Amino acid sequence: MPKSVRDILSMKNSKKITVITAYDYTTSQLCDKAGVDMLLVGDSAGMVMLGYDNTIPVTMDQMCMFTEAVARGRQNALVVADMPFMSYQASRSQAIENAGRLVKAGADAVKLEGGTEIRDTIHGIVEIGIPVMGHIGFQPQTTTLQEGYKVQAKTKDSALRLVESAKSLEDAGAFSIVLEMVTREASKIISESISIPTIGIGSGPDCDGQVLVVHDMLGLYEKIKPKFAKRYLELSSDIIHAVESYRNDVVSGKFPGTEHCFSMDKSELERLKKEVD
Ligand SMILES: Nc1nc(=O)c2c([nH]1)NC[C@@H]1CN(c3ccc(C(=O)N[C@@H](CCC(=O)O)C(=O)O)cc3)CN21
Ligand SMILES: CC(C)C(=O)C(=O)O
Repeated sequence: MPKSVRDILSMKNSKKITVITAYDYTTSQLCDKAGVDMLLVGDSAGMVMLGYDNTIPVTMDQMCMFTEAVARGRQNALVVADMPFMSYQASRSQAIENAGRLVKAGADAVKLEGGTEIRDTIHGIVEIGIPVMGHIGFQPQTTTLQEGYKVQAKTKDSALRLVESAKSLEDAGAFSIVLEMVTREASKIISESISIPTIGIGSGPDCDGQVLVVHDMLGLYEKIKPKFAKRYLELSSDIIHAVESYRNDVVSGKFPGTEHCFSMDKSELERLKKEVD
């Protein structure tokens, strides 16, 4: 049985929550085996899997395909799927319909970027029985357009606005909230102000859990290297070296070796040669 939303809620104040993104079956399986609590099918997939410059072009069809693959790979983790830009902003019914599509694709919950202004949308989705994760602080779907990548809640007023947003998302029925690039001091205050878990990315150690993009922590994605994304491996250089070795082996004739070949019986080969001659 996979983890439930109730399991995640009960971890607040007792155990730190580990979240990692995944977009495909194989990565989902590996991260699930490693024991993470939640797999986030983030719209960062548009950047790391599809090569967009930001998350804005990502579509519902793409998110459904990634979500299906991740759901097939998981055994224990809760699967949360991002609602992409403009899949929930137009109307409450649009939001509910698209949240439902992600659940049919295999998500246990959906994530939406936004604060107080989307509380009714969140309430609408939660009311029909789909768990919602909030996402405040740096919001890549909109902040990117306005001011670029920037740390949030550096001042008293901006921090206070985030505390208010967090409270209204909790009131609307969200089961957890991602805090992206929020100053560590503000994150601590937000986390202490609500009774649902906060999941931080670039928001310091006082969040109730942490999330990282899997391509960042494995050292696979080179285009941006956020300060907060600790690299546990440098897989991109390992991969380049491996493919170079393969190429050299093909060019020199070292690959494939006997152990990589399939053979005919000698007698069968003799009969073949006679007939060809
Ligand atoms: N691969 C990847 N990792 C992420 O963490 C991530 C995505 N993609 N896509 C969606 C958002 C966008 N995010 C980003 C993107 C860039 C920076 C960045 O350039 N940060 C700089 C400057 C921060 C500042 O203003 O001081 C840094 O040094 O961290 C941070 C977060 C986080 N998310
Ligand atoms: C950075 C995380 C929280 C996210 O929203 C994503 O992966 O899209």
